[in-house]
Amino acid sequence: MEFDDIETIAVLGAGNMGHGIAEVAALAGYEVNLRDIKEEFVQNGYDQIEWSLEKLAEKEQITQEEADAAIDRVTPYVDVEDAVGDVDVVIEAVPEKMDIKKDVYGDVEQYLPEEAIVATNTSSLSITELSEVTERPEQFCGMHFFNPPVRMQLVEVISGAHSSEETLQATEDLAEAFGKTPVRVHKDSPGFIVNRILVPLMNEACWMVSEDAATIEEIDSATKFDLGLPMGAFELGDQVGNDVTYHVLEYMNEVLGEAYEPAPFLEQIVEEERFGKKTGEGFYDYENGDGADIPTDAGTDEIEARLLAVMANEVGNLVGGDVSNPRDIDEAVMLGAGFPDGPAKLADDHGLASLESTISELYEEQGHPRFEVSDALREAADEGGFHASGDDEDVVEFTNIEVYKPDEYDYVGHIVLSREARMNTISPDLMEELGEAIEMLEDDDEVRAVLLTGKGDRAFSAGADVTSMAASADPLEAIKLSRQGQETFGKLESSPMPIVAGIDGYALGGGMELSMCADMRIASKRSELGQPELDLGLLPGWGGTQRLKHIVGEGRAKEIILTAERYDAETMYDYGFVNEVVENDEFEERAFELVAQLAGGPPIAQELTKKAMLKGREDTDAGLEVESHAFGHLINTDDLMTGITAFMGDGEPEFEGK
Ligand SMILES: C/C=C/C(=O)SCCNC(=O)CCNC(=O)[C@H](O)C(C)(C)COP(=O)(O)OP(=O)(O)OC[C@H]1O[C@@H](n2cnc3c(N)ncnc32)[C@H](O)[C@@H]1OP(=O)(O)O
Repeated sequence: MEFDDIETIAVLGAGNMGHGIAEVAALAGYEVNLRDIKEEFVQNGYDQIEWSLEKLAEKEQITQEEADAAIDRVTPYVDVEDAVGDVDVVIEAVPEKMDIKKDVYGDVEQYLPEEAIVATNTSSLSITELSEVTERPEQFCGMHFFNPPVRMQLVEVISGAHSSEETLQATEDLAEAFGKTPVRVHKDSPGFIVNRILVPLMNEACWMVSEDAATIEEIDSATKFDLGLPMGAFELGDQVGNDVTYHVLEYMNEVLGEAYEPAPFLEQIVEEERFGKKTGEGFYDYENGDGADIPTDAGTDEIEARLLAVMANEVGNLVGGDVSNPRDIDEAVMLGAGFPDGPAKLADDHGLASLESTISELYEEQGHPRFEVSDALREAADEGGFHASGDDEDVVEFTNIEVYKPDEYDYVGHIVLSREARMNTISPDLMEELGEAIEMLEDDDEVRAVLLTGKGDRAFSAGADVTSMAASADPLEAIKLSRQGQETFGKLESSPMPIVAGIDGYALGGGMELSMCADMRIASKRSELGQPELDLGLLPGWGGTQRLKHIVGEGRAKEIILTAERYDAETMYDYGFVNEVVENDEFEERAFELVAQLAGGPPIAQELTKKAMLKGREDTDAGLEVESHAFGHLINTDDLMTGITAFMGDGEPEFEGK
């Protein structure tokens, strides 16, 4: 089955994951047969889809017409033959029990067209074993969505021992058509990528408590505020369900060995049926206590290093076991678990050699197999980090942004802020990469104008990543961060090339400040802009207090900053902040059209125009001085001749920047 031939999809199981996947597929334009074993189950799934689509329409993330069209594409079924008799792909999302899944495949295959792909949404079972009960193991693979599928960006596409490349490619293409980011898991291994990082992390947290090496509060404080992860390790455990973590660990222990032995403290919690939020009590008490009330400053360097070392070793195990590579691991964990940076990057930043020493010392002290240093960790530490060697020397690798030179447009560069799961928020690493990308594009003779957008259609950028800010309350660090933003964004402002900010979705706080440094701003109708910093007890610290007034005037700038309100795109157009507002579905085309138009302009005149205007902001005489010198300079350029010749001949000038 090739991707282009896929039209109809059967989703088996109308529970949480099943109806979520069905909704995603229907939104992407596929006909969806939603099947469950009882009328009431399938009806409930259908009702949930309807409810969720209404919510998306209410929040204006989709139009009412799109919601209506999507629900019309979903047909509920109980009868297996009717559900799968004429489909191209089956996505199975029935309960996580080997026997149930095997029975389902038996039922389905007697009616399923020969060329159809079967993808399982299992989060823990062996893809190879599941594939072997079907008669089409090469047309079988894993397609692991995260909960809730409508919101979560990641799909792990897992190769079983028999999966064909054609099947894997079609499944990845399908995930992309769903608007998701597929990450290939090259080998069927328990936990795939994301759970293989998270579950040992939670287990290690429990080991530390078992050994009296640290308390729950200290460990969660280190996880959340020192490492900057979205939740403390125990908080995460309670969220996931401690019984679930325990079962996954048992399975890892069985397949991968003693390194995955569940910690005694975890065992005890599960025995006491303290499964987490769902039972009202886990590591924290949600019914009679305050829940996960995590102190900001109780972490220690030792805890941080030990947790990072265990994660780094797990990255090494995944790389060494040919399951994945550091770049894909980082992307998967950022998208699937909301980490601000992936585990390989976090470990590199901390210093991989020192983490190798940490884990080696733990092995010497305790001799437990989970501290056995993986070969891949050792090698990466010798080379200076997981990301130090680089897969391809000619390609500049960015983790937080993407940089393109689209073939369809001449002289256009495109920078995409790509932390989609976090609303493209700006972390210090993203900032650094952005600075590098601007310099790289400025040095590139094939780029004369740049479009800056955010990945996806929810946000240009929701501002500074407040989780990475919360990790440090040091005033000197904050001053440094503010200066870093002012300077990096200033690079855009003073870039010789025209820069367009393409805003589709939220442009808030630092995101709006970033767009301020572009020369023009184009926004989709659904966009919302604002400076909410004062609501957080902060102020716009990346240039907003100074730059905004030059675009909208001081009165409006004060209104925007002091009220901390969110404004729709039309209002921001009226205020003069946004140059053009376009229909949502025309946004991308129009943004590229605009930047391509600017890229066709005379480079030297553009550079000098920007320079004169910037110089004249505070000192009109100085600006006028630059203007007159620039005028003198331009008189001698080939571009002037090109422009005048084209004007006389009624043609389009082709400027060369000479
Ligand atoms: C010097 C510069 C300073 C600053 O820039 S300060 C920051 C200024 N920005 C803000 O205050 C915006 C904060 N964000 C929001 O108000 C909301 O978000 C939105 C209105 C943008 C979207 O709301 P909704 O559609 O309900 O989505 P969601 O569940 O809130 O966000 C999706 C995920 O994105 C994370 N996220 C959003 N904004 C930030 C942020 N600024 N820093 C860190 N994470 C952020 C969330 O937590 C969540 O993540 P999970 O799915 O893991 O829960």
